[in-house]
Parts: sequence; structure tokens; C-alpha cells
Amino acid sequence: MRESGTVLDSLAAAARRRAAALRGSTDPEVLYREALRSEKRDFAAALAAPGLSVISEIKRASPSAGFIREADPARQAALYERLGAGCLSVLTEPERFGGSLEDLDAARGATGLPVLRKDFTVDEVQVLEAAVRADAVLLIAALFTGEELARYVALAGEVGVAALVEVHDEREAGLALEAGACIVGVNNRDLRDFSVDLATFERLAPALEGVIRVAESGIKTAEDARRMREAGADAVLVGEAAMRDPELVGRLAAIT
Ligand SMILES: O=C(O)c1ccccc1NCC(=O)[C@H](O)[C@H](O)COP(=O)(O)O
Repeated sequence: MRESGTVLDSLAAAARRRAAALRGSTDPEVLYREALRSEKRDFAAALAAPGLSVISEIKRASPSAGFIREADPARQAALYERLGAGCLSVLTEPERFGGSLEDLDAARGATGLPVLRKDFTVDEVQVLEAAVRADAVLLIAALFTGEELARYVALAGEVGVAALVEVHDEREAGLALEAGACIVGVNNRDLRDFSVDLATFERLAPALEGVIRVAESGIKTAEDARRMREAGADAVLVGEAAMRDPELVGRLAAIT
């Protein structure tokens, strides 16, 4: 687990405060039962569909980019779907990304696409919360020990929400596989200093053969996406560039 004052650490600390508040206001047992009842869309199948799948993200702002653009999540989601996105990713982190659970609900309600709840999961209660409202939950390997990651992946499976396990180096890729992850996202962005290098996916992809591989961050052009596809990506996750130019989604979705 990474320690000391990186942006990721402060995002995780804020997420722990929100999770504590959620535990104070909601019985996890109730959430667990609700999660089991909620209808899910098949995130893994959408990623594994023929051709390059595109996870199009709704994010108004980010620590690396600052303010990106205002967006109506329902309209943005419907636009992404029309342009050929296979899945949606919706930031729900409020403080640095300007997201909310309401954005998630609005985006999911406006389309038939599977939706990833994009947040900094640090407490099992957030897995349950995601499972009630979304089809997939993000687990950032850097925020867990190996034992915790395995427990969170298992919990996600138990309540029927897909887990996208995000890694950034060889050690984390190994932890993801040991934890039983079926979908692994390689983040090309180093969350400690925000540097982006598409070679990160190229370096880690061979070790992840056999699971669904998602190339995340820094994909700005069809050429970038083709490069990720050639390195073995089943899907690309595109945020800032799609927010600035939604038509990009159509160009990426056309990649075979
Ligand atoms: O995007 C950031 O600045 C960021 C900073 C700290 C933690 C997470 C961050 N982003 C989350 C993501 O993983 C991206 O939103 C996603 O991969 C899309 O990236 P991009 O296409 O480069 O917007």
C-alpha cells in the first residue's frame, strides 16, 4: 500500500471519511441485500465483445487537468452510447472530480450501457454501494494489500458487480492476478506525479494475458487507441479527450 502525501493518498483519505459517514447512516446489511436484488448489465461481456471496446468517461474535472468541462451526465451518456461506446465510466468522487452518485444514476438511466462507478474504493461498504447502483466497481491495487484486494474482489463477485482492478506496475499486476481479478486495467497515468506513458500498458499487457485487459488514461487519438489494441487491449478507458471531443469515441469504436 502506498503511504505519504501523494494526491492518491489524499483522495483515499477523503474516501475513507465518506465511507465512515455512509456506515453511520446506512446499515451495510441492508445495502448487501439491495445489491443482490439490483439488476446488473454485463460489463465484462461488453469489454470482451469483438473489436476494441470503448469505456467513455464522464468527468468534469480531475487533479491532473483541473476543470475540463461542464456536462449533463444523462445527455453525455446518451451521446457516448450513440457514438458507439461499449460502457460508461462515471466519476462519483466529489471533491477533485466534481462527480456524484446522482451523476451515476442519471448516466445509467439514460442508456442501456453497463456503467463503472469510478471512485476511490477503500471500504467494503463502497463495494456494496456501487453494486446497488452500478454494474462495475473500481479497485485501485495501490490502495490495498494483496489480502485486502482478494477480499474486495471476492465481495464484488458475491454481490454480482464486476470488479475492474487497476494496476500501474508489475507488482500490482501480480497482486491483481493473485486476487482473482478477471478484468484488469493498466493505468498509463502514474497517480503519484500524473506523468502519462502509454508504454506502461505495452509493458504490462503480456503478463496479463488470459484476463480482460483495459488500457486506461492518456488516450487522445485513434492512433493512441490502435497502439493499445496492438499491445493487446480489449478495451480503452477514455476520459478527458472524450469529454473535450465526444466524436473521438466513434473513431475509437471503429477500431477492430
Ligand atoms: O485523472 C486524474 O488526474 C487522476 C488523478 C488522480 C487519480 C485518478 C485520476 N484519474 C482517474 C482515471 O483513471 C482517469 O480518469 C481515466 O483513466 C481516464 O483518463 P484520461 O483519459 O487521461 O482522462
